[in-house]
Amino acid sequence: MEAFTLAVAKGRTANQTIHLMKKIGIIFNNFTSSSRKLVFYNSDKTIRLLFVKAVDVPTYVERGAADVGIVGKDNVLESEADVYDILDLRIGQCTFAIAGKPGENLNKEKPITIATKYPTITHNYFSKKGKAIHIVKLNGSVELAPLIGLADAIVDIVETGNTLKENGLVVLEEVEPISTRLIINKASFAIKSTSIQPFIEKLRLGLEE
Ligand SMILES: Nc1ncnc2c1ncn2[C@@H]1O[C@H](COP(=O)(O)OP(=O)(O)OP(=O)(O)O)[C@@H](O)[C@H]1O
Ligand SMILES: O=P(O)(O)OC[C@H]1O[C@H](OP(=O)(O)OP(=O)(O)O)[C@H](O)[C@@H]1O
Repeated sequence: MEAFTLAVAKGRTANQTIHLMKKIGIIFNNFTSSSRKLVFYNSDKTIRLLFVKAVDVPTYVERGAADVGIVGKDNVLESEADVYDILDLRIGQCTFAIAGKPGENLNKEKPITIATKYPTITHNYFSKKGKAIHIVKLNGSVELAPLIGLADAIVDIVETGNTLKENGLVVLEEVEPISTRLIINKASFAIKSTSIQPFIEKLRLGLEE
């Protein structure tokens, strides 16, 4: 079978991804998410795994440095990468939402300010609604922004809702559901179909079990 390269997002979804691989019979020798190693091979060396920062996975796949990627839909949408989004792996399930102080009005006359780690998704969402906004790009602890007057609201991931709750914020509007996806480089999908298609099918079956 022709070998292919798989980019897997580091971070909170990594262990579940490796667990899913194991479930479908693909074992990466010596893999531990705490290791400093960045390249791993499965037992028969037909899959090379690259362990990369989540936000970079769509870039690896779009540019063909990896044929296949496993990463959150948030990163796929934010990158606007030209890749096939093939399969919902049902890992890392959460929701994109607009959040703010209770009663915050998102429909004011003048443009509101939104703080977010996801400026592209935020821009696209509000421009579809025909609403002008200002965006403040932050890299984390986004929930602080409405508390200290840096922004009127945030666009961020909500999973348990604990972070919002502990900071006195609420969901004002749900944007869309997010989960970990299988993405594929468009050329690889055609050229390496003999190895990539069976991999997709195994994953599909594994998800049904
Ligand atoms: N509660 C959550 N918060 C953030 N991401 C979540 C959550 N639940 C699931 N996810 C998924 O996990 C991915 C984030 O993983 P992680 O937080 O490890 O990465 P990261 O944000 O790139 O890391 P870092 O904070 O080190 O930059 C997201 O892209 C999202 O798809
Ligand atoms: O609804 P919850 O279960 O509380 O999860 C949501 C929180 O988790 C993420 O932050 P993360 O832990 O990645 O930290 P960050 O502030 O550095 O982005 C996300 O940005 C929210 O802040």
